[in-house]
Amino acid sequence: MTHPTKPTAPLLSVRGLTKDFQVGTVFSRRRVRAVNDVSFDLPAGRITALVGESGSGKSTIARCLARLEQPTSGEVLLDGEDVLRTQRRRASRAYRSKVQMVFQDPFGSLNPVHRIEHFLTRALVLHGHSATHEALCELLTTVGLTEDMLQSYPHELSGGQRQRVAIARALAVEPSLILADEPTSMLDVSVRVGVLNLMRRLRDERDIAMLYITHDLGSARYLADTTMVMFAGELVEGGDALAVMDAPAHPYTRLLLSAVPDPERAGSYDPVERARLREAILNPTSCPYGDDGTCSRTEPVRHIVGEASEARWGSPRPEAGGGQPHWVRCHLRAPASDIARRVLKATDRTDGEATDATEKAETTAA
Ligand SMILES: Nc1ncnc2c1ncn2[C@@H]1O[C@H](COP(=O)(O)OP(=O)(O)OP(=O)(O)O)[C@@H](O)[C@H]1O
Repeated sequence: MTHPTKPTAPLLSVRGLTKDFQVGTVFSRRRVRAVNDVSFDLPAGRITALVGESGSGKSTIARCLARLEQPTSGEVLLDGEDVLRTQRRRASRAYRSKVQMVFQDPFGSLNPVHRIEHFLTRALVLHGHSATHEALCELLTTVGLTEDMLQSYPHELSGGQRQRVAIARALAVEPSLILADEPTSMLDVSVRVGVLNLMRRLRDERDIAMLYITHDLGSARYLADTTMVMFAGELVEGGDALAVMDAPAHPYTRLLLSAVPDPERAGSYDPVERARLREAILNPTSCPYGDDGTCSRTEPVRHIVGEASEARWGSPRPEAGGGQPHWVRCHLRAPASDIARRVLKATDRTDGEATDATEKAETTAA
C-alpha cells in the first residue's frame, strides 16, 4: 500500500479495520462482512468525506470509531495509541472527549423530555467543564442559535436547529474529531447548506477534524478536503476531494457520479456506459494504472494517480499542510463480498427502468 507523500500528521489512523455482523437467530453462524480491511488516516483540522451507496459500510466505520461497535479486527490509532487494544471493553472518557459523533436523525438523538439546556449542561459536566450560563450561551452562539433556545424542548425547534444543538453538544467536550454520519440528509435542502457551512467554520476556526459520511456527492465536493469512496465494505478510491470528483479513477466512482444529474448535458445518464462500468467492477480484465500501464493482481493494492495537492482551503490555513495524493485501488481487485453483486444488481434494475422511461418519453414525443 502506498501512503501519502505530503501528509499532515494523522490525528486518527485506521488500519485493517474489519467488521462482521452475525445475522439470523442467536444460534446462527451466518455472518455478513460489513467492512473489510479498511485503512485510512484522518488528518487534524481537515474534513474527510466518506461516500458510497446505502449498505456500503460507511456508518459501520463511524460506529466502530465512536466505539459503539466492536470491530472484528484491525487497529484504531489515536495519537499513536491503538485504542482497541488499550481500551478493550469501552472507550475511555479521554477518547470520548476527543472523538464525538453527530447522528443522522437530530430528533432521535435528543431525548424529547429534556430542554436544550439539559443536553449542553450534561455534556459539559461529564467532561469536566463548568456549565456556566456563559458557557452554554457561547455554545449556542457558536452553532448559530440564540440564548432563548436554552429553555426550548427539541420538538419546538426545526430539524436544522436540532442538528445544530447536536453539534453544540458535541462541541461542549472540545473534541479534536467529529464523526458526522449523514448530518444533513434529513434536513430540507434550504437548511442543509447552513449546517455544512457550520462544519466548515468549525474546521477553520477550531481546527476540528471531521469524518463526513454522506451519499450526496455534491455536498462532499462542496465541503470536503479529502474524499474516500467506499464500495461493498471496501475503500476503492481516495484523495483530494476535487480530484476524485473531477477525475474519478475507479469504475465504481464513475458509476456513482454517472447517476448524478448533469444539467449541462441533457441525456448524460447513459445506461449502456453504466452497464460497462458494472462489468468492469465485477469482472475486471485490466487495470490502466501501475508503472508501465499494466499491473499484476498482487501488489500494490493502491495506485497513485495524481500528485498531492495543497489543502483546498490551504491558503488561509497553511498550517494544515499539503493534501493527500489521489489513489485508486487496482482495478483488477474485484470486490470480495456478495454485497457487491447485490448492490450492482439494484443499479442494473434502476437503469432498466430509466431506459424504459426514456424510450416511453421518446415514443410519446414522436
Ligand atoms: N447490526 C447489524 N447487524 C447485521 N448487519 C448489519 C448491522 N449493521 C449493519 N449491517 C449490515 O452491514 C452492511 C453495511 O451497513 P452500513 O449501515 O454500515 O452501511 P451504510 O453505507 O452506512 O448505509 P446507509 O447509508 O444506508 O446507512 C449492510 O449490509 C447492513 O445490512
